[in-house]
Amino acid sequence: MKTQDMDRDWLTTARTLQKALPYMQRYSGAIVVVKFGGNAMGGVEAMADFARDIVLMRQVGVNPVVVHGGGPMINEMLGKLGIESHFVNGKRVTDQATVEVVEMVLTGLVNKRIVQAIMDEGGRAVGLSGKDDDLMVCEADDPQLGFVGRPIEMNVQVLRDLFKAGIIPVIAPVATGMDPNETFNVNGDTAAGAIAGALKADRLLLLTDVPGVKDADGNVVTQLSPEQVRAMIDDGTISGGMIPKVETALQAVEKGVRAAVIINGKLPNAALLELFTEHGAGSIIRASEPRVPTSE
Ligand SMILES: Nc1ncnc2c1ncn2[C@@H]1O[C@H](COP(=O)(O)OP(=O)(O)O)[C@@H](O)[C@H]1O
Ligand SMILES: CC(=O)N[C@@H](CCC(=O)OP(=O)(O)O)C(=O)O
Repeated sequence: MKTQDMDRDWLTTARTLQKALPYMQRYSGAIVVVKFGGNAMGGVEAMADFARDIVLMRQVGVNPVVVHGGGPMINEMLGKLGIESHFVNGKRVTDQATVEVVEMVLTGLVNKRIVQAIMDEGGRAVGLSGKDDDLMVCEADDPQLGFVGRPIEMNVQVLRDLFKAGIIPVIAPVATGMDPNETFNVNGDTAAGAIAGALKADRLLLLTDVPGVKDADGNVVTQLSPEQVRAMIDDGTISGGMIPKVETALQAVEKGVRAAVIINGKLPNAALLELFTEHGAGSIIRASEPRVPTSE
């Protein structure tokens, strides 16, 4: 590279940092809940990239909370064990044998992989599930789904304690019930929404493997009202795993989360693009807030 080109490169970096200033100021002290879906996780490099974004958020004063999924990893383990499983409206029908595998895979393998990736990037992370400190207490969502939980009580003080210590919480969507020894499998999106709602988070970012919510022609809809979302579920434009995602986004906004955004976690730096640039990304569902902070 010529010296002149190199200078131009560094100048661009400096300019980019400067442009991010109003966004960094806006999100300083903010709580941002990031749902990291199993389909968005990809390989080692994608995981490291995600972890770097989360550490950077923390570095500039944001309080990130990671809530993860791991559906594909659960499928793989169930396959190895010869346990069949199927989904109803994006939620896994969960019997006793399945819930044990879900807990092992999510709170063990997946949770620790994310914690390790954040530590490797120089952050501090602690992994927990909905069972820890009774963070998320559930009841059965629907009898036909078995041990699938619907959060009914949230105790988020432990998360605030971790924020104070500069520690990033990484949460597996497995929860306790009202009865002793009860374990529930919670859809990752549902768990992220419940946690964001209880914390009254500034943003809920739902990272998945598509660039946003698509209309019937396959185009991403950048802004969605609750009415539009409901109509798209009713006419089948939104289906499968996208249903719990948009329902979560709606409920979170109703509970006081300022905005929920569905973005492509496979896109490098997706979360940074959404939080710290004018560009934004994906589909945003919100109460009543303009997207660009400089126009506020
Ligand atoms: N209208 C829609 N727009 C975008 N994706 C949709 C839509 N309807 C259904 N989907 C499906 O939802 C999937 C995302 O949900 P899911 O597989 O559960 O993701 P994750 O594992 O990230 O939580 C997409 O890959 C897509 O196949
Ligand atoms: C009840 C239910 O469906 N739980 C999910 C939990 C994991 C999850 O949500 O993973 P993704 O975000 O990768 O889809 C499951 O068993 O697959």
